[in-house]
Amino acid sequence: MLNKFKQTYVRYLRFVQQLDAQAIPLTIANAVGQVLVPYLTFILLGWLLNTVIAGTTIKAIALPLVGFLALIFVLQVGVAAIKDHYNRFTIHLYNRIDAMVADKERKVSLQLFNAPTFRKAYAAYNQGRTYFGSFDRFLEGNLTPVINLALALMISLTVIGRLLFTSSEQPSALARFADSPAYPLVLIAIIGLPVIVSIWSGRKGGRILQSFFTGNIQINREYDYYFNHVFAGTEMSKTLRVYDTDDLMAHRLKAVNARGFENVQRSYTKSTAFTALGGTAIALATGGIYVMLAIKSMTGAIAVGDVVMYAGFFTQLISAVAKLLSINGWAPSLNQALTATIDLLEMPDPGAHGTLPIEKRHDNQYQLEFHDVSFQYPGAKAFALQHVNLKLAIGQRLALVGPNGSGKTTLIRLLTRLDQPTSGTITLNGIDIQKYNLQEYQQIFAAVFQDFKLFALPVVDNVAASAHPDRSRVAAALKIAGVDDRVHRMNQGIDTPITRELDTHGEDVSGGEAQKIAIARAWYKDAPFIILDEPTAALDPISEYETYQHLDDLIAAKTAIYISHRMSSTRFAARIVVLDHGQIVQDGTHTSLMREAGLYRDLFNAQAQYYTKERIAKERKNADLAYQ
Ligand SMILES: Nc1ncnc2c1ncn2[C@@H]1O[C@H](COP(=O)(O)OP(=O)(O)OP(=O)(O)O)[C@@H](O)[C@H]1O
Repeated sequence: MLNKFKQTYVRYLRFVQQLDAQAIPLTIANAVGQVLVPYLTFILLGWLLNTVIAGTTIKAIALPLVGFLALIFVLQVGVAAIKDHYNRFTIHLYNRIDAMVADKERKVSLQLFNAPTFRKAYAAYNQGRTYFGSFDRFLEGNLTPVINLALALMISLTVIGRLLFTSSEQPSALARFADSPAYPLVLIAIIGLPVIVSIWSGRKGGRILQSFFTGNIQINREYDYYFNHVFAGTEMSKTLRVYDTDDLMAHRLKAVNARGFENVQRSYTKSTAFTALGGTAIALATGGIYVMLAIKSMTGAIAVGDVVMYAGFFTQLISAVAKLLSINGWAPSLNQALTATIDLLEMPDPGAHGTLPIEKRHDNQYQLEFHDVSFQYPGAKAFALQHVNLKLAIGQRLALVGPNGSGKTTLIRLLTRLDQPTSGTITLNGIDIQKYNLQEYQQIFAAVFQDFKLFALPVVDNVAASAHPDRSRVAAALKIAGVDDRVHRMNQGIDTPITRELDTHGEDVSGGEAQKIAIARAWYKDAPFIILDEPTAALDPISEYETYQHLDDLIAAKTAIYISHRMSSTRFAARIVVLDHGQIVQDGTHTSLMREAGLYRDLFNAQAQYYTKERIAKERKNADLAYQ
């Protein structure tokens, strides 16, 4: 157990020191500062009292007193400056770790992002930072007490050692006790009392707090979902109102509330009792020490001023011990969060092994090919894609069609490395795409996903997706996507925030307008591959028509893949690949596929029949009859 503790402690120290070379030296300086001034003050008080009792004149002690006070003042200023620097440093450290976690969350492959171990580590980290802080708390609440105790032991024991060599000047029973070996034994017992109680209560309290902490990870996760996502978030706001979800949500929330309350009650009440016990033991020990020092003083072994000084040293020592031991209470829970933080940051990413850079090519000669690719979602029974072989011709427009669930989106997910094939490989210019650096690889795609999202940020940032937007390119992108008119009508033009989530001047846009802004974002990125998954699903027929008319501007010389259920749009594609049950069942041009019997012709005709003259006439007649 000690070994494990040591390993964990060393791991934290190493992590924090690697993060910032100031971390440990600064913590030591701050901890020394905390200890130094109180000790000096006790020495000063003891000396002052002794000199006054001895009848020394004020004049005689004035100079050393001023010197002493000046020293304490200078030290105090120095200590305060270090403390100030240290406080800033710990806030900086806390923010830095937050930024690192955010960076990791943003950059890991989607496989790792969704992996239960990763999500669980994030939940533990997040709860830890909310309850305790992060490595700032480790330095302040864990390492500092260790340093404080080491210093207190060194200083106090040296001075207290002197006390044991003093001898009484009286022949009384009390004096005999004060000079006997029993005296130090009683002293040790008095100091030992709060130590033992603190060890015991700290361990008990720690177990309680840890069970609270562990139990709360899932509870907090659910709370966060219901409060921030379902109730306060904008995504569910309409669904919540249109469906009578009161019953369902009230029930769920009540259940989480009850579990949270039970967890708090079980843990806090008990741990408070243990904390109180530790406090009582310290108070008793302090009283005992005063009695013991009074005995020494009454028997003439030490002066009255020494009582003050020794008492100060003893209480400093006891409180340093108690403080260190009291961290037993919450250290296991903090450790759980710290371990989760390092685990999270160091978690290997199975989806991002590759290191090869992507060759920058102005001619866009990037050849992508699927070689016998199959894919099964984790935990799913069936394969979502089976034995797919597909070569994407450079600069070609490819349409993917097929019924719902046939594997179109899955194919795009594998292509963009959001998922990894279960078997088979995808190559880019002959090299397995997994071998490329993930971030660089994903940069060759611009995509409008079916479930695209806009940020609650100004239009300009949404389109550029960059901190340094090229405003004229943003304007051009909005024009190509056919949403420039709407943006001009906004209260701050391209600087208008989308939604009012972060800014009261924000404006909501319609589903179709949002989709057009997402299309503008894809154009702005100017990547060699453009992927449009149902790019016109939310567009009205005229906008859809216009978007396809503008496809040449949008796609230019890029390789384009688009998925559409509107079969009429497939005529804009040079090649059509038909998927069914995860397999490619047809591959050709619109004309060639319409000539052969098969799924494509069925899908096309099924949609087209709604638009035949006879069908429209029949529907109209039925409607007229129903109206009469
Ligand atoms: N995360 C997942 N876990 C398990 N199965 C999944 C997951 N995502 C998708 N599937 C399943 O994989 C199959 C292929 O889904 P995919 O989204 O690729 O279909 P699609 O052709 O794009 O459908 P649609 O036209 O409805 O968008 C479907 O049966 C779907 O239910």
